[in-house]
Amino acid sequence: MKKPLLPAKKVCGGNKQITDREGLVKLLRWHFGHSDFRGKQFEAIQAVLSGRDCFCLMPTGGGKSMCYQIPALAKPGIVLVVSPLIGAMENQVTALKEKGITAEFLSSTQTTHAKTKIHEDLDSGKPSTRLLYVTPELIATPGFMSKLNKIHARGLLNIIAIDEAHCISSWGHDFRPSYRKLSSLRNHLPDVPILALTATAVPKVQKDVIESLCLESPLLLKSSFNRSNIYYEVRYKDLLDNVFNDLSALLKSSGDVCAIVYCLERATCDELAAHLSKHGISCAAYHAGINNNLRSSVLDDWMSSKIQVVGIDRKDVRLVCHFNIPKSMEGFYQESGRAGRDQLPSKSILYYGIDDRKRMEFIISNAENKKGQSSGGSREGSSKKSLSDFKLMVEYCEGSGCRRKKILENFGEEVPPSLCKKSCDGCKHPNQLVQYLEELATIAAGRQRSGLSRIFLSSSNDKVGGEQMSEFWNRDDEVSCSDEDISDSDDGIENAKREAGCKASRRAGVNAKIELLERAEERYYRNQNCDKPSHKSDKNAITEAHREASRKRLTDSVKQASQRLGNPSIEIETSANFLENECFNKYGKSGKTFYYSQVASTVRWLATATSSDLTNRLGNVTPTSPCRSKVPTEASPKETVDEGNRTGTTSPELHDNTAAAVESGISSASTPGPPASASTKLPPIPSFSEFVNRNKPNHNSRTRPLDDSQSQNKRQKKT
Ligand SMILES: Nc1ncnc2c1ncn2[C@@H]1O[C@H](COP(=O)(O)OP(=O)(O)OP(=O)(O)O)[C@@H](O)[C@H]1O
Ligand SMILES: [Mg+2]
Repeated sequence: MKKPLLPAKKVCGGNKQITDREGLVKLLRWHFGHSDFRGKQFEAIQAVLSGRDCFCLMPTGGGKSMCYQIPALAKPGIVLVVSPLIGAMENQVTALKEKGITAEFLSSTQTTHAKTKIHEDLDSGKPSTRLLYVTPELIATPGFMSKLNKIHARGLLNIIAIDEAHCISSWGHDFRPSYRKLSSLRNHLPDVPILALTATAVPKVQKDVIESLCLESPLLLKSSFNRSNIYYEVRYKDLLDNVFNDLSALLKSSGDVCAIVYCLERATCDELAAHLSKHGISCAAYHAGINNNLRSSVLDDWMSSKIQVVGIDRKDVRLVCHFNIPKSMEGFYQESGRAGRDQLPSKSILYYGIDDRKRMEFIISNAENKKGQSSGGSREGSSKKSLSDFKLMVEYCEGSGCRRKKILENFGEEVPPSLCKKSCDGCKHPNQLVQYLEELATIAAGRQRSGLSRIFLSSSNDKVGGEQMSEFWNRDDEVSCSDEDISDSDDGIENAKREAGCKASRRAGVNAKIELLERAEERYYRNQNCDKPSHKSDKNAITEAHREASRKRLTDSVKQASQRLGNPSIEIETSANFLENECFNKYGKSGKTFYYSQVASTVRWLATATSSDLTNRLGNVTPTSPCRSKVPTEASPKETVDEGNRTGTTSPELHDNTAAAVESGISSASTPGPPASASTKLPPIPSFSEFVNRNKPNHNSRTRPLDDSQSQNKRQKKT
């Protein structure tokens, strides 16, 4: 409900300025209903009210807005707020108006009539506007700057707040060229205190912001970046049968909550929105490619809870999903931080795929190359920087251990081990995570061996010079996909061009990609079925002990499925044997890499299968058909190798790191099982990069994974 407008004297201190803590807390309570200031809010408010510049670093949801909203109420005059996001601006202005605070915004999305009214108020002797939100593009126009000068000349411009100030820095994840122009503010309005606010803690960015805005001896305020109310998790696309379905299941299981899903491309955003809607989830796509009217109505619907999933600000967002890996940790932190801004428990789920990783590497190197060409100089340093930023993001996804620790260390924060309290998947399910990473590595290596490496695992510095790459990605179309957040910008034409680009060619690219995958897979199996040197088959052989371990794993999963479905009539052991046999029949000849992968995929399928799925797949499995006896006789070469393993001729690789193998959940050593499996020594679990490097074909010098042994060492040291 709207709060009635209150007499200016009573709520805003009339012509007096309020600077004492008590008075300011009163304003906070009266207008916003918060009992006291949080973190460094009071210090920031006090600094700007006393005329001092301030650089305020607070995490997303930390309450930065209050640092300029309270001063606007504490002193007669106007606080100018520069914000790059029209959505966020509209949002704040509406919320303030509902509280009876006169706030306005000026942007290209407004009607001329609305703009004229605001300008009339600003030109009047006593403007009622306390907070004026504008875009950086408007500041850059000479007309508006002279208006600001006039307001200032009348002694009415109290503070300039630069929200999301990291946008000014080309070291930041969200650099906006128009923000650079804000440096003129200090020249034109030298005595107005500037408050720079950001949630980006990278030291280079801080320095750049302070220098670019010409802040004079600013008060530096920093808060911890830990978002203790957010649970962090990564899901691995390559291990999921259907990512769209997984996301829709996730959203459904989260209940009727608000969620944001970030996608790299608009096409995915639209496609996903269509998929989710089909599955009964109220959602809408929100990106720069949709027209203003539609965008506003999407925003309205979301704000009023009519739709559940969209891509913008709201404080009770319970879930933020990244459908593609973001390009930097800072960007990820900001976006995931949109969850739980009301401090209530929330989740950040990132869907990570090997393919996405390569795509992002391509986008980053290509964008930097383009910048380099257009600026006529070398942007090698910047390119390396972007790639190393991205590498941290990859480490976040591909590493085991605490996700929270990785995030905070990225911002230079020391993290005590007790901090996370099992509020990330790395701390809550460490063994499961290790197992997933192993499976992911297996899949990546499998692709590489099957001849797909040039496409999926080529070096990020590759510049995609080869014909193969251009088959899949349209370079011109992809370069700056993340620039979708709505600035008023000069980038409009660029956006339109990009949008008009090759969505069709991307679809063709996807089809080509699928075809190629199929061809490569066929080729791979053909080769697998040919005679091979025996040492190769030895290494990848599936031993009876491996099979026993898989049966055990599938037995557990069938048991869980039976409990989940409340169906005690499922023949657990028989079904597990049947499924294992299915995996073996399909991939037994291809070796254990593919066999394991298939077992893992079956385990995942069991986790979500319905009763009818089970009936369809298991058919007439009889309790008396132990599948071990069904092992096809043509598998005898493998069985020969099995014997070798049992008598201790396994390759040395199979003997170390039993602990890791136990953790992987493949070995049954952690649970009582038949002797054969208990004595199994499964392969050590390498890091993702180790695995990829180990399997890298020597002849292909183009293939180089992003990670390297150095970074692996670093990771080990860190954790
Ligand atoms: N002192 C306070 N006590 C309780 N809640 C507060 C306080 N200050 C701000 N909040 C609440 O915290 C939430 C986040 O505030 P705000 O939007 O200002 O955060 P922010 O730091 O600007 O985040 P972002 O980086 O996402 O823009 C809001 O719901 C706000 O009402
Ligand atoms: Mg904010």
